[in-house]
Amino acid sequence: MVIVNTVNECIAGATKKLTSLGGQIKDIITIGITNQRESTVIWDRNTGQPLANAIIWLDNRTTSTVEELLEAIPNNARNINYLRPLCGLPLSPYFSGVKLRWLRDNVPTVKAAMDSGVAMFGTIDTWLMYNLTGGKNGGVHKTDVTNASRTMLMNIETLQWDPNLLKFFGLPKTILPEICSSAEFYGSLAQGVLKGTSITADLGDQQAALVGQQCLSKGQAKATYGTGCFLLYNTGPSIVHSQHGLLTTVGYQLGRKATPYYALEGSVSIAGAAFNWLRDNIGLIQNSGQIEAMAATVDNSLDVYFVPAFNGLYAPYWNQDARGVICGLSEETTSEHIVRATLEAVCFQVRDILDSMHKDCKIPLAKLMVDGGMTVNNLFLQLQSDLVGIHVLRAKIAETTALGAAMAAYKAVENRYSMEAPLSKSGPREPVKPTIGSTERNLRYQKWKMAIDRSLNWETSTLPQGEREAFDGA
Ligand SMILES: Nc1ncnc2c1ncn2[C@@H]1O[C@H](COP(=O)(O)OP(=O)(O)O)[C@@H](O)[C@H]1O
Ligand SMILES: O=P(O)(O)OC[C@H](O)CO
Repeated sequence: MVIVNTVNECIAGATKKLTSLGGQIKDIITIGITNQRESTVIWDRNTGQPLANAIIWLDNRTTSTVEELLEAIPNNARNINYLRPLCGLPLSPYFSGVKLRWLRDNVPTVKAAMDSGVAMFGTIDTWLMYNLTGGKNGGVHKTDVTNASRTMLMNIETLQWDPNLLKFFGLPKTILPEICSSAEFYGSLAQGVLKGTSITADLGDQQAALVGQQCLSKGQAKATYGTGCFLLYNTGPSIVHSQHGLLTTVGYQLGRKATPYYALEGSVSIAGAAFNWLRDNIGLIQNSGQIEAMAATVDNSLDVYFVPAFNGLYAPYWNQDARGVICGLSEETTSEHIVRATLEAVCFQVRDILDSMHKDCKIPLAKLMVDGGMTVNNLFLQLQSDLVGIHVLRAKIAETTALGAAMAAYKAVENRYSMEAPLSKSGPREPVKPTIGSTERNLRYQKWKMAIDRSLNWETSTLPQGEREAFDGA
């Protein structure tokens, strides 16, 4: 309900601003939704009220559920990639199917509502759309192919809910929304200042950024650096099953009859969130405006490496038992070195993913389009270019995610609109180019890999038998 209220406040604020700038409400032709993906909501179709708090994508409470699901895999295989051929995803606490199974197993009212057929499930797009279009009084229950591709419940080829996946997770089909394309008529707003305005796009935020960056051809890629970092590589109409730890996901389908485009995705759970941690938990910085200046006061990170694996590591490792480590501290290490190492941590994680993409797609990327909150930081873009050895191009329109949803929404009402047409504020971007050589780059990357080794499986590592007994005895 907090999420719905926030969106209603946002609509009220944005429309007020529009009119104060001389625009008119009737100029709003249509609305596109873009949302944080995987976060899971379950509610009662009779009351329209949630049956539990939403479980957000980063939430790790489902780790034990993954363990139980691994146990259920035939032949004791415990293979996290068991469902990949069907849904393109590894078993991980990250995805909605696992969160739903946790809710069913741990919240009795959810189980009862699932059994009696009154439960409705949605990712955040579905929950918002349901409420905006009337809630229990006729609100629509729909999602799009990009969001559905993050649930582990949709078949990546048929783009329909898959009975085998539902059976594996022990979930009833009655809870699921209708899967639609990313650009079509979903419903109209039931109340408020935009009452009657249609909703004609729905895309997960990372896919919307892919569209907003106009990465609409096979071989184009973008990285969005916010809380996490998500690199999507457009593979065109073909489904590429990664052999190197990436996800296969739907990129977009711009219309009911349009060809679905797929993407390989590298997901990093902690990017900008590492700075929130430095600020809120450690007190090393007071605000994000300081980050660039602090990191620039030192020439390098003085061999400090920070792996911010707070909730395990996502792509390409998929190690839910990894935990954060800071390696290479010495008497000379200062706050500035740690801040710089935090920026570099994001860059190295992107290199991990680009190396996997290269192996899966064979063609190395020549340039990387970037957007998201962290990309205001010029030093960060230089470090990213240096540590990967790639040209980095920052989006001219900062809110690429919202832009992608708006473009898709307009495409649904004006079929002649060309998504590839130059946007008025775009124009050529100045690339940030590498300033260090490959020897230095590769040496630094090897050290990063050593830090990764120290972080992997931390949660499950145990002391050697003799030492454990001595420890227990003490
Ligand atoms: N100058 C900066 N340098 C590095 N990180 C930054 C800077 N400014 C903001 N951030 C990080 O960017 C993130 C916010 O970006 P945003 O795209 O709004 O994220 P989200 O969409 O996930 O909320 C925060 O985690 C913040 O720490
Ligand atoms: O904006 P972020 O970084 O919180 O991204 C959320 C993603 O959709 C999670 O998959």
